[in-house]
Formats: sequence, C-alpha cells, structure tokens
Amino acid sequence: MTVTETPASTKFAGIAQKLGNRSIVFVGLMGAGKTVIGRKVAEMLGLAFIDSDHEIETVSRMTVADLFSSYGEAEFRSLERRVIARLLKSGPRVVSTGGGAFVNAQTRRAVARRGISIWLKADLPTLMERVGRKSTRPLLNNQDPESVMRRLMDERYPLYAEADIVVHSRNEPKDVIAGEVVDALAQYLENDAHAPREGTRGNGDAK
Ligand SMILES: Nc1ncnc2c1ncn2[C@@H]1O[C@H](COP(=O)(O)OP(=O)(O)O)[C@@H](O)[C@H]1O
Ligand SMILES: O=C(O)C1=C[C@@H](OP(=O)(O)O)[C@@H](O)[C@H](O)C1
Ligand SMILES: [Mg+2]
Repeated sequence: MTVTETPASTKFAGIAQKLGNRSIVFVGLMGAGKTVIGRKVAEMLGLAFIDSDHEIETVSRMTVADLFSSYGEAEFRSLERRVIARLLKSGPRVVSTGGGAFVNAQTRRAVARRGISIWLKADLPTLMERVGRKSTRPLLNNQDPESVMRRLMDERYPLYAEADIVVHSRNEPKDVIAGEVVDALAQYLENDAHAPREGTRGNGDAK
C-alpha cells in the first residue's frame, strides 16, 4: 500500500474551511511563545493575526507596562477582557492572548464559544530564559521573577488545562512548533462535531 501525505496546501485549506468563523486562540504563560508562534500559524493558514496585548496598546495608546503602573492590573484586566471579546466576534483569525487573559472566566467562556484554544506549554527554565530577554512584562519586574512564574504555574495550569489543544513549546525552531500546532489543529478538527458543514460558514456560536 502506498501512503500519500496530504499536501500542505490541502491541509491548510481544510483547516480554514472547518474553522468557519471561529478563531484560533493561543493561551499559556509568559514566554511560552504565544505571540511569535501565533503569528507564524496565521501566516501558514492565511489568516489575520492579532495579539491582544498589541491591540490593548493600540487602543489605549500606552504600553502594557505603563497601563499597569498608571492604572493598575485590575484596569488592565478589564480592558483585556473587553478587547478579547471584541476580537473574537469577527473570526476567523489567530488571536494570541496575554498570559493572564484565560484566567478570566468570561474570557474562557467567550473563547469556548467562538474559538479553538491552544495552550502552548513550556517548562520553567525555558520560560525564564525567554522572558529574561525583555523587561516589558510588569509581573516579572521584581527581585524574584522565578518564584512569581512558579506561583503563576500553580494558579493557572488548572485553567489553561481547559484549552482544547496542548502543544509542547520548546527550543526547537519556531517553524517546527508552528507546524506541530497546525498538525494538532488538523487532528482536532477532524473529530470536531461543531465544524461547519461543507460549503457553509459557522455562526461562531456553535460550541
Ligand atoms: N521555539 C522557539 N525557539 C526560540 N525562541 C522562541 C521560541 N518560541 C518563542 N521564542 C522566543 O521567546 C520569547 C517570548 O516569546 P513570545 O511569543 O513573546 O511569548 P509570549 O507571547 O507567550 O509571552 C521571544 O523572544 C521569542 O522569540
Ligand atoms: O501573564 C500575564 O499576566 C501577562 C502576560 C503578558 O503577555 P505575554 O503572555 O504575551 O507575555 C502581558 O499580557 C502582561 O504583562 C501580563
Ligand atoms: Mg505575547
């Protein structure tokens, strides 16, 4: 028997068709790669990409760090919840969220209704090495960022575990991780009862 692989273009088109109006939503801790891998997956699938932190910075005309210091985390979270709810209304697109977004129960419900969630999961040394490259993350600008990250792992992992798909983010080339995301998505959508029927578009609420 000859095993023929599905050409990438067919696989990508199949994913786009099965998504309907749903978006692909990346969740996970700071440094997991949500922003960079999300952008690559969007390129591969020919979908628009948006990062919730970037969108928040655009609408507020402030950096995330300045929002935290001027208005406090609670205000940032409120803006984050509203921005993500709006972004999810006009899928399909790839939405990379900030690490704390999926902690919010309303956001988790909105993502469950209008998206397919992907938890990018990386181990602690990998996360710490990556977040150490930039000082733009206010939660980690302190004496002991590693214990903050450990605490966030404890608090958030049970919530991230609600995501539809988990992909192990590690120090392999970004294209490799993005490719694994696309394969996991294809597999998930293969067995997805909510996929729009052939030739139709999903209504974005089907979940
Ligand atoms: N597979 C990878 N290999 C090498 N570096 C990576 C990989 N994935 C992410 N990174 C790097 O890790 C850092 C954090 O990535 P980012 O996408 O901003 O994470 P997040 O949005 O989850 O906080 C960036 O410098 C990014 O280039
Ligand atoms: O985990 C968090 O609470 C945060 C993660 C950040 O985004 P990334 O996960 O993209 O770094 C950003 O939203 C903010 O600094 C808070
Ligand atoms: Mg990010």
